[in-house]
Amino acid sequence: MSREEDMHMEIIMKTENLTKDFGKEQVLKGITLTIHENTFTAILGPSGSGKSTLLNILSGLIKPATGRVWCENTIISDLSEKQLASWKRMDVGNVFQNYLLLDNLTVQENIKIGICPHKPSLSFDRLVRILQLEELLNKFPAELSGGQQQRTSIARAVIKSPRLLFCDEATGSLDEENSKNVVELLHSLQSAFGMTILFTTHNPQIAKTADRIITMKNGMIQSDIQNEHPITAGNMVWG
Ligand SMILES: Nc1ncnc2c1ncn2[C@@H]1O[C@H](COP(=O)(O)OP(=O)(O)OP(=O)(O)O)[C@@H](O)[C@H]1O
Repeated sequence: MSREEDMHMEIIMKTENLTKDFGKEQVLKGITLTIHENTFTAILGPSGSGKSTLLNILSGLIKPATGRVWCENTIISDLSEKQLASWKRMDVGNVFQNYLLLDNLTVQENIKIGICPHKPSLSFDRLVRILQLEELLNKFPAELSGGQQQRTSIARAVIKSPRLLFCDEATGSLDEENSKNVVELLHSLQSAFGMTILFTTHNPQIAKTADRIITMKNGMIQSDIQNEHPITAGNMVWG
């Protein structure tokens, strides 16, 4: 993305001076940022730097101690529980490290749990084709590899066509091959359907596939760069 294109992109989220404490520990120390629509942002940083806490606040899972979060003109951090639940149902998809699939449902049934009755879904057939799940639809989670389970959880998160997809260490439990595959497929989904993706990771190679790399350290943004030359997932070099 060039700077010129960047200037014309809509801001979908914005935060102002977010802080968060857990007990005596201040985990976020004043995070101010903007997120543009239809971008892939990596949030990189060591364990404990506050990546998940920031993602959880952006996705409405937890509230900041101080500061505000906007999604367009709505102040998410001020919404009631009911309003927040509605925003999340319509606009937010989450992918976690540990998949969180329901063991007694098939792949197909797990994916369809993600459908939101109040808005059009993505094409199920197209989605499972992109995520390479066509042959697995009648299997149960226990019969799947980690990569297959994560691809199912991604399909469940995106079938409702969320505007925002939050991926928290989505490749954290996967080996190199499956990690590359999942990262590649997330980029494919973004191209195919258009959505704004935020992806926390420890892995600098995964971050290099993103349009933008925010690096966190000790609850603060250490650097925030537009990645003018993202690498493809296939070109990531594992250490
Ligand atoms: N619910 C919680 N209760 C208490 N402390 C918490 C809670 N969630 C996070 N923390 C603490 O906040 C700090 C930041 O955690 P966070 O999970 O945001 O970091 P992270 O950068 O995502 O780390 P990791 O890469 O290991 O997931 C850590 O010291 C963690 O122990």
